[in-house]
Amino acid sequence: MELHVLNHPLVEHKLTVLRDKNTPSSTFRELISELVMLEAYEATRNLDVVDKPIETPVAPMIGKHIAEPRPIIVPVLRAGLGMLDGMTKMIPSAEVGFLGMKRDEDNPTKQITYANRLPEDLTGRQCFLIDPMLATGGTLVAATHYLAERGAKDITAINIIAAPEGLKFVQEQIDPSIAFKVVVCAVDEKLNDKAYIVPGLGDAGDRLYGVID
Ligand SMILES: O=P(O)(O)OC[C@H]1O[C@H](OP(=O)(O)OP(=O)(O)O)[C@H](O)[C@@H]1O
Ligand SMILES: O=c1cc[nH]c(=O)[nH]1
Ligand SMILES: [Mg+2]
Repeated sequence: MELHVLNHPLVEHKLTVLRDKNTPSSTFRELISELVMLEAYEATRNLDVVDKPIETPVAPMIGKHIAEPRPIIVPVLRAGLGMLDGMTKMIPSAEVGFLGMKRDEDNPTKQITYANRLPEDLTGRQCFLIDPMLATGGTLVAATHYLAERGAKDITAINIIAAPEGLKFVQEQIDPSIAFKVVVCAVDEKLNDKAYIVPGLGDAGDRLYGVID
C-alpha cells in the first residue's frame, strides 16, 4: 500500500476551517470540494494517458489524452458524495459508480451495504474510491473488496482524514496483488471509544447533509 499525505499550507488552512465545529454546512461542502481537487492532483499522478496528435494555431504536436477505458470514480454514500463534484471537475471524462455503505454505529467495524450501481466488469479500469473519513478502515476494506471482486486491480482511495488504526487495518487486509494507493490530507492522532477520529471533524455525512438517525 502506498500512502500519500498532502503536506501543504493551503491544505492545512482549509482543513482547519473544515474541522471547526462552528463551520456551517455550506462552507463545509465547499471546502470538501476544494480539498478533493487538491488531492486529485496527487491521486492521478499515474493516470493512464495516450498520445494524441493535435494542431495548435502554430504547429502540429503530439499531446496526451486520458486513455480508454475511462477511469471510474466511486463515491461511498453518503459522505463520499460531497467529494464527487470536485473529482468530476478534475476528470470530466471519468465514469461514476455508486456504493452505499453505512457503519453499524453499535458495532463500527461492521458495515451495511445498502446500494450499488457499478459496472459488473472493472477489469483494466483505474478506480478512485472517494470518502472523507478512514476511521477503523472497515468501510474502505469492504469497498475495495467490492471493486476487486469485479476485477479491479488498480485502486486509489482518496480520503480527507485517516486514523492510524484504520491505515494499519487497511494495509493488513488489502490483497498485495492490487495496486493500491491511499491519498489523505491528514493522518490524525487516534480513534475514540466510539471509533470516531480524534481530533477529526465529527461525522462527515451529518456535517454535509444533516443528522438523519
Ligand atoms: O473507517 P470506518 O470506521 O468504516 O468509518 C468510515 C466511514 O464512516 C462514515 O460513513 P457513515 O457510516 O457515517 O455513513 P454516512 O456517510 O451515511 O454518514 C465515512 O464516510 C466512512 O464511510
Ligand atoms: O470520525 C469519523 C468516523 C467515522 N465517520 C465519520 O464521519 N467520522
Ligand atoms: Mg456518517
